[in-house]
Amino acid sequence: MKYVIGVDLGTSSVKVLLVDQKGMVAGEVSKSYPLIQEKSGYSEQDPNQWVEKTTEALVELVANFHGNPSDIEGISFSGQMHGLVILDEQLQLLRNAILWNDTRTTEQCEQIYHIIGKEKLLEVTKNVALEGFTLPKILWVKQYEPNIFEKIHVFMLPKDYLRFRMTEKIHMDYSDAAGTLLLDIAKKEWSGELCEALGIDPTICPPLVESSDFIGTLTKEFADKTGLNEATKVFAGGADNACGAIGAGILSSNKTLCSIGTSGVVLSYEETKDLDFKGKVHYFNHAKENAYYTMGVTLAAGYSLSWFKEVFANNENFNDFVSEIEEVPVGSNGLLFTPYIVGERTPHPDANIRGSFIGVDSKHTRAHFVRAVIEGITFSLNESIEIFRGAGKKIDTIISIGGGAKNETWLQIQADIFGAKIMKLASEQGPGMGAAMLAAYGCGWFDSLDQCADKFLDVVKVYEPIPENVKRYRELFKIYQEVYEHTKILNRKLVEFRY
Ligand SMILES: Nc1ncnc2c1ncn2[C@@H]1O[C@H](COP(=O)(O)OP(=O)(O)O)[C@@H](O)[C@H]1O
Ligand SMILES: O=C(CO)[C@@H](O)[C@H](O)COP(=O)(O)O
Repeated sequence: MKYVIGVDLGTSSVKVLLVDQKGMVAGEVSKSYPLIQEKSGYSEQDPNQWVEKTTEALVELVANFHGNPSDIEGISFSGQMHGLVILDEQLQLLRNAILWNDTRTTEQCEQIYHIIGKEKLLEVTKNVALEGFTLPKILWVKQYEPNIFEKIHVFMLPKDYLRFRMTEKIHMDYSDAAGTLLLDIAKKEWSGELCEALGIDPTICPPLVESSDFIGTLTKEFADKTGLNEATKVFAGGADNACGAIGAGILSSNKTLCSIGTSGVVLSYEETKDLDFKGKVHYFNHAKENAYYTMGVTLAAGYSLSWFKEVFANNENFNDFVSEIEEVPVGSNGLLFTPYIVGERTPHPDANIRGSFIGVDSKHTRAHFVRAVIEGITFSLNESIEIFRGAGKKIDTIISIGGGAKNETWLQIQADIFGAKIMKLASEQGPGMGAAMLAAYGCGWFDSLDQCADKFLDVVKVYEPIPENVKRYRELFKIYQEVYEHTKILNRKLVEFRY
């Protein structure tokens, strides 16, 4: 039996998945690392930690593997998107990575509009300027850390840096490059025009490849450290949401994905590069060749829940903590939560907004708060579903992946709030599975990713919407939607009190 490894470099942890030729998960190890949050709105990580923790995870995976490491034929990656990693001429890190959920760059987003213009930006990149994307982060370094900016030899995204440390090769795939706001999405090339207008040397942009492209093999040093074979083939990999889509079989039109990790995403497959959503949702190259996807993003989805747990139930087991919600009725007895704890993207691109609990009552217990957090996250994702439905998409079945898909009650809440069937797959590790599938396809096990998905993916349970819950949630969703407008001004006034 042959195997491949999918490495999912997430925001909360790295997950490595060993998958055999039948698509069965033969081993799984996860290692977490922290966020570095020096100020409100800042979010960084030390890229050395990604390498260290991935190495530890692979050592454990190989040690528990009963076969021969030379049977592990290929490895590929899925990575948290947009994070800026910069290296000097000696290929040494110049600073910590500035992550996708770091919102310090509102000023740089305004500069982009001022210099490029919103229409031109949409024409080239298909996206609007959001704080989380990579380009505003490069401009922030240019403005506030000019000594570092002038030393930049190359910039990368998180999984590209990890792959570089494993292979000594530098590349970026189209699906991740699309999230930098420097890629001409339709032409699949770096936009020299944007670089020139914004004073960025285009040579700092790495060579572009397809997600399933063969990059090389592991360095001897990395192979020796982990116990993997030096001849293991390395394939480029993709953005975590593109890989999540592959790992959930979102490989043709009319398929929708809901992914609840640190962020939350509603994603829809697109065949063409010329649809016009006017920047309301993100529009990126897929990790499947010459395909695209659109998506709406909730910045703090799983993160809202883990934040609440960390503050109010730090020492409890996650499953026990979440299981309390089963006893609380639909609507949490009138308690509403908006998950804007680090700002928001879809449908409110607003770095200053913050979360609220509305309707706190002396009868509420902690369990009501936990359920309200989960319902609020799901309402926020429903805003993206409404945008897609408003654009004429039929959404009646959704595949749900990510940490949030571990809880059965939450999956039922998704069915009831989205008013759609929710499919649960055998593994909720969509991005890691997608990465493994890119390696399996790259190794030549299948003629296409679609063929691989047919063999590897298995729906294990379907959650049907319960009509009376759907009705109740519809009423509550309307009230939920009002909270943003009512709290926007208050949050602007609070900005000066945050540090
Ligand atoms: N048992 C659980 N039930 C529901 N949600 C969970 C559970 N365990 C973890 N989560 C949620 O999953 C999130 C992490 O999901 P994951 O897909 O691993 O994220 P990432 O890829 O961003 O690291 C956490 O923020 C947490 O809220
Ligand atoms: O910023 C985005 C997508 O645009 C996020 O979805 C990141 O890609 C991080 O993903 P997770 O760690 O939550 O999976």
